Amino acid sequence: MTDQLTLEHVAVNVAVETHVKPLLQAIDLRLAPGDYVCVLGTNGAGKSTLFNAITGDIPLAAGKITLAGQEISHEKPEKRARLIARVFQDPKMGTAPRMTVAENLALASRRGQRLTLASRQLRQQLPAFAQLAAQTGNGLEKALDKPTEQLSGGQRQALSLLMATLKRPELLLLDEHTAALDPKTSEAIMAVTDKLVTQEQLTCMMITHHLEDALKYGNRLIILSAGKIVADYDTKARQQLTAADLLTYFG
Ligand SMILES: Nc1ncnc2c1ncn2[C@@H]1O[C@H](COP(=O)(O)OP(=O)(O)OP(=O)(O)O)[C@@H](O)[C@H]1O
Repeated sequence: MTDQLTLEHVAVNVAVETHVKPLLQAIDLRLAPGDYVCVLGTNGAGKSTLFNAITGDIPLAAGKITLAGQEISHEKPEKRARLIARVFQDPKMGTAPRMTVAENLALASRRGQRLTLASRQLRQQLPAFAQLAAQTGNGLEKALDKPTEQLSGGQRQALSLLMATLKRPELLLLDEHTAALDPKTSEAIMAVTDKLVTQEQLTCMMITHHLEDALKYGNRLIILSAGKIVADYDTKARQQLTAADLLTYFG
């Protein structure tokens, strides 16, 4: 099977005062289509930098990134955004606050195309959006005409997830997307995430600090430390792991 994502010897450096600090070192990673990978590591291990390298928000010092058969190593972030969707920790990051839920969904449905909002087109999409929003189980379907700034954090994060997946991305990056939510809402958002990713067989990487989630969700677990991948567990190997085993990676 052809890989969906490959990182070959990827390195990222930053200049700090008079020296060069390596943030990622010789990262080699291959994801098959539909791989759903949890990413763990201590604070500062390089998890978000890894995502930034993939999205083009930080330049590579060396190496090559290929996604869905296209080499993207030096493409601009705007161009990569046609292929990659990312959900951040902060629920405010993924949605336009003054636009309604329906308007945000309409824009997401046209990712990569010209961004126009015709009201007739929007009306036609409403029943489909209501059905989609109902999947989240948190009343989002009753808020289609509300500006997103009036939503709860959980509803907003559910909307960010729907927007990220409405137009199938070649890669979905979840950057601690439940970290700002209370435990119950976090659990509910993880359930929606799992449904969307597995139903659509999306290729997905999810950064989390929840060890239980890292053991429960996805089919693979990678661990970063000091800018390197220090462990890569497939489904079978992960089944043997406990939260206590994972804690050893956190010193
Ligand atoms: N643009 C930058 N310039 C300088 N240093 C940076 C830059 N971006 C990240 N770093 C540093 O790189 C290291 C890795 O940061 P990164 O945010 O990738 O870690 P992380 O694993 O996502 O951590 P956390 O779990 O705290 O979010 C940190 O020491 C951070 O301070």
